Amino acid sequence: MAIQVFKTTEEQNIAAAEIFVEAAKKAISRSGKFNVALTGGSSPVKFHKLLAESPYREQVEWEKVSIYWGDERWVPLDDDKSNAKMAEETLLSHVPIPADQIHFMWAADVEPEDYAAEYEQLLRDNLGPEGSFDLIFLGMGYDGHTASLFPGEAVLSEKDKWVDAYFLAPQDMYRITLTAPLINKAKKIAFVLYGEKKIHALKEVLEGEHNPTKYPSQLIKPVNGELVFLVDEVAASGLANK
Ligand SMILES: O=C1O[C@H](COP(=O)(O)O)[C@@H](O)[C@H](O)[C@H]1O
Repeated sequence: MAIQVFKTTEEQNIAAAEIFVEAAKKAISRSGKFNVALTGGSSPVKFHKLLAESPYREQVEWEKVSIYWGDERWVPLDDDKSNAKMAEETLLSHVPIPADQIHFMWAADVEPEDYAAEYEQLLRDNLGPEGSFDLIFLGMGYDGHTASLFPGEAVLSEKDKWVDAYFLAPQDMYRITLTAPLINKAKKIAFVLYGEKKIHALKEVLEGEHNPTKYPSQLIKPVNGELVFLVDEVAASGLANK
């Protein structure tokens, strides 16, 4: 596990964009395609925008990129809470990824639990039995959640499913999420988080006692892949080791 601490969020976003570009080049030269799962929330907004601009945009063979999500709020794609809407506005509408390679984690007129099973089948078909994404970006909430793995929820104990959906009562909405066992099969996982609100969660996740029921980000431990935390100095300010 590596922690990279940046003086500014600008430097942090450049590093995130570079990770995307390097992982895409590596995966495409190895297999002819790049399977990446995006994160939602506010943390990816700026590096998405960077990726859509020079000098990053022209370094990616976008027609070989397949987009998935680490998690989604179960709301229509035009809802302001949708992680997909944010990705569409900040990145996807600006780069030439074929539409059938953008796998939204939402569909109309389907129950979220049924769609989770469909999404898992799609991943099994596209990633193969090993289920190894080339790259997964993750954020971290102030409560230590990542993807839609929220404190105290049954999804944290999931061992078999790759994708799960459940009603998140405190937010009064369904969530759909990759599970920790699937995330941990990725070749590379990059957390991106910044700001004062993340100081406590980051410290507990990295240096607190092991209690993933309280701090679900502690479940993220790649089996064979790399794990990197890209954080700004403010979020990292509570860490004893950095
Ligand atoms: O609800 C969510 O929150 C987390 C963290 O978001 P941030 O705004 O604090 O960066 C995010 O990683 C997740 O995808 C999203 O659904």
